[in-house]
Amino acid sequence: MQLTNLLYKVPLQSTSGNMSVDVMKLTMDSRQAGPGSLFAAIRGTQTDGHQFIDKAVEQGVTVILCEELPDNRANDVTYVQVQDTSYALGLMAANFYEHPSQKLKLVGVTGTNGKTSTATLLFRLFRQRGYRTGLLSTVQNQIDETVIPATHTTPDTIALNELLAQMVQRGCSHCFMEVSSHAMVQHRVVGLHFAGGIFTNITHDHLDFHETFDNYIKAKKSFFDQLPASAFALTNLDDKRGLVMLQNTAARKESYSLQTLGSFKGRILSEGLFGMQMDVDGREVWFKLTGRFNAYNLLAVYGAAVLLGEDAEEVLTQLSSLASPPGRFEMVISDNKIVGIVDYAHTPDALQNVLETIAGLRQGNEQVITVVGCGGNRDVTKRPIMAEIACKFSDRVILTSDNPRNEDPMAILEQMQAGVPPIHFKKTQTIVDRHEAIFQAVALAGPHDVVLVAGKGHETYQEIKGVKYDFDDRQVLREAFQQSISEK
Ligand SMILES: CC(=O)N[C@H]1[C@@H](OP(=O)(O)OP(=O)(O)OC[C@H]2O[C@@H](n3ccc(=O)[nH]c3=O)[C@H](O)[C@@H]2O)O[C@H](CO)[C@@H](O)[C@@H]1O[C@H](C)C(=O)N[C@@H](C)C(=O)N[C@H](CCC(=O)O)C(=O)O
Repeated sequence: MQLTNLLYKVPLQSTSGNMSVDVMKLTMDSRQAGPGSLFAAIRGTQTDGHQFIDKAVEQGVTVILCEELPDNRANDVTYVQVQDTSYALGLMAANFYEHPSQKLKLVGVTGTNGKTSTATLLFRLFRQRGYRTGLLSTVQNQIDETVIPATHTTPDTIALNELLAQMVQRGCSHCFMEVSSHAMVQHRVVGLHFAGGIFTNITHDHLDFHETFDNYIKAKKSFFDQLPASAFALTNLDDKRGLVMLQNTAARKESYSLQTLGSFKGRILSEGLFGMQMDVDGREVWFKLTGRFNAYNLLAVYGAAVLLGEDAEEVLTQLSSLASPPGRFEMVISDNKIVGIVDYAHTPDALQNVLETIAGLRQGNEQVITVVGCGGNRDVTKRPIMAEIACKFSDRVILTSDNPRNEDPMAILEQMQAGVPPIHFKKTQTIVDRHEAIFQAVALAGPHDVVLVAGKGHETYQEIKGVKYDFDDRQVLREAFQQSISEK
């Protein structure tokens, strides 16, 4: 695409060189830059892309997009100076791929918890309704039946537009995507045209990146601030910040609630481990999915589908049979009725939510046995808190490894142990090896007991010192169940 076309609607500070050159590729990584490509110099969290401009020029790059012009400029390279490279790149990526987001109905889901489930359920629902559909999520990206591994919750702006363009090419009419707060700060969705936005909830998370809770809220809110008037903005009224999200949006304001009157209203009538009965806008429906958090997810999905023009009755019937997305309260049941639950809960808040959900769903005196760990090279403050929460809501707890990365796994576990109140010492064990920990949990369980394996969810690896070893909690649970049955 000719550079002048690529720069359509991009606010420029200065340019030098030939503006009619053809750009064949956009990249923000000098290592990927070469003849015909445009290298965007981005100030990152680890380093400054401006440092790699010379390297990109050496590799024959055609255009440099930057905030600060280098002192020595090559004669045969075009330089484009902008105030904010990430922002400009967002607009340019949309131009480069010819605005794929305008050619399908794109719905973004943001919030601390529930993004993956909501986006995935919408994706499954629309596929079931016969639409060719795309999904961009933490677990995986998908274009109809084709799965593309995901590296981020929200891909970078170039990858994102490329994926949307592929969806358009494959005839997709809808795409459901997660929009992370990191994506908002880094302008990954700038230039996209959304048909709708959904807010799930917000709790303290990612403060290592955003520094304050206020910044985190602002990042989420900025998604709704940029929605067009033609879009809907669907918010959870039961979250304290639900209404804040809609304050400055130009989009049509819509809401859902389990507690008060919203555009879409639900009520849980009865719930158990294997399903729940809800009243949704006056219709009684049985859902295979269960738990209060799923009631919110289902209500958001139902609301969004209706706002996209789908028939309410049909949508509820189809939602009724949908199962959990991978690693989100995913059940693995043993032949002798031990209930294994694998959940991605890896923050104190998420762990408490899932344990409270289990407490609310169990019907008798079943034990709850929790296997949990904390990741290495990540937030250390949550380690004792996670252990304390696990103890508070479980009958037995096994502390174990969860992606120790470059840290000593035992040192992480000692920090977790520091949060175990003395009264709970007896019911807590520490087993470094996660495989062994899951086997031990199953050995402690009897029929109808619940074994919660928390933290990794859909992940299929255990990351130790830069190596990702195959590890799937669901698979290990199945093996443990088999062994326990053959031994009994
Ligand atoms: C903190 C963060 O968001 N980091 C993202 C960011 O990297 P960065 O800012 O650290 O980049 P950097 O390493 O400082 O480099 C700056 C620039 O120099 C360039 N560079 C670097 C080296 C070189 O030789 N040549 C070169 O050109 C880099 O390509 C980059 O453009 O930009 C990179 C390129 O897009 C991303 O891959 C990277 O995501 C990392 C892998 C990451 O872990 N991100 C997480 C935190 C993230 O985004 N998470 C959210 C989900 C959060 C949630 O809800 O759970 C997500 O949406 O996935």
